[in-house]
Amino acid sequence: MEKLDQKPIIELRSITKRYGDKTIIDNLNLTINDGEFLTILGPSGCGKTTALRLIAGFEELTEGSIILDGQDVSNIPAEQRPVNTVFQSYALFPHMTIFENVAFGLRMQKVPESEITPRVMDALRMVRLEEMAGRKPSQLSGGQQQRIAIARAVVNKPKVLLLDESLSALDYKLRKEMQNELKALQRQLGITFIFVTHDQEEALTMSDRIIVMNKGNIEQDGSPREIYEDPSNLFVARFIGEINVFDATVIERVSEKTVKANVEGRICEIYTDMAVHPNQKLKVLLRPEDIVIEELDENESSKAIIGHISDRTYKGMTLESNVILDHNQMKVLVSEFFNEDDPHMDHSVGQKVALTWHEGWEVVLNDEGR
Ligand SMILES: Nc1ncnc2c1ncn2[C@@H]1O[C@H](COP(=O)(O)OP(=O)(O)OP(=O)(O)O)[C@@H](O)[C@H]1O
Repeated sequence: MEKLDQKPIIELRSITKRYGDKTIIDNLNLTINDGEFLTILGPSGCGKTTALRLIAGFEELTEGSIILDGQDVSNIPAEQRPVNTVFQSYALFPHMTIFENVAFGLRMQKVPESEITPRVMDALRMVRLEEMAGRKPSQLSGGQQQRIAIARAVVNKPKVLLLDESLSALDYKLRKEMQNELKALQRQLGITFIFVTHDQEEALTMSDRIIVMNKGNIEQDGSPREIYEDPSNLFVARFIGEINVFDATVIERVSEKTVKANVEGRICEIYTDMAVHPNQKLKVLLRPEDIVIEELDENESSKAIIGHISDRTYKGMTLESNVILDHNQMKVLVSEFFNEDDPHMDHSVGQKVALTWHEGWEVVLNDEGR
């Protein structure tokens, strides 16, 4: 949903970071709005952490500038920037109580003693751990320690909170819980959160907006839904969840929005406004859950894409089937909501099937995957 007030809090203006002759971030431009939960998502080594460290001021820019709340902070040291970072390792001081850990930053800033207690207790209340104030970090669980690290980072009211793989050390269940808590906390505080992760599911769950990075460049900038349903290229499509990539050949344009094409042997209309010409090669992308599967008798013919089930997996809510296409042995993944009442759902291995999809649910890219 578009927010009414879109005030930029951070502007990365043509930033470049090089180590020696190795370019890590390449002329990157990005505006982050006040109050946004923005996730930088990308594979290991793509430059996410470097981007975050540049914003925090732990690394120096090679070129470009960083504007924070209207001020050029490119040459301002980390401790003077109105941002805080929560790392994957919580780095709490083991010998100090939880209260003292959270109070530490305020004491360093010489905040008057009378203000410290209410502010620390407020921050602890926010992460629902006020009753733990007197304990030492070792007496807390991993998830509780991570919440303390967050309380410590928000206690001095930064304009921006940077979170670097902050949930990666937690086990699956706790991680899920913390994802919800973190998002709720961000709403409550109204602070801009910039979250770095390589976990696409985490990014989709938590963010208002996702930046997908690859090799120091932005591949796509959009809402979780746009990134998932309308990936702008093959890299993003493959990085975010499972997707089937079908080869297609243009027959002719039918209307402004539709093109008649041969998709893996199926003559059908696909939705694209791309400029195309007959015989042009395209790629048609479909998520496993967007494919419709229908069982056929072995001697039955069909205008759909034809294949045979090679295996299937029961996933609780869904049934996942692999289909090997008859004409080129390509493996296609199909996911259906499980329906106990449908005798034709639990496809047996070797079953002949026809594959189609809901009109318009496909993503069409050119032959280069763009
Ligand atoms: N101080 C440094 N000197 C030289 N190269 C570096 C330095 N810091 C990072 N790099 C390189 O920069 C690239 C990007 O690193 P970065 O940590 O930003 O990636 P990332 O996307 O956060 O990956 P990960 O998820 O694995 O942390 C990597 O190839 C890394 O080796």
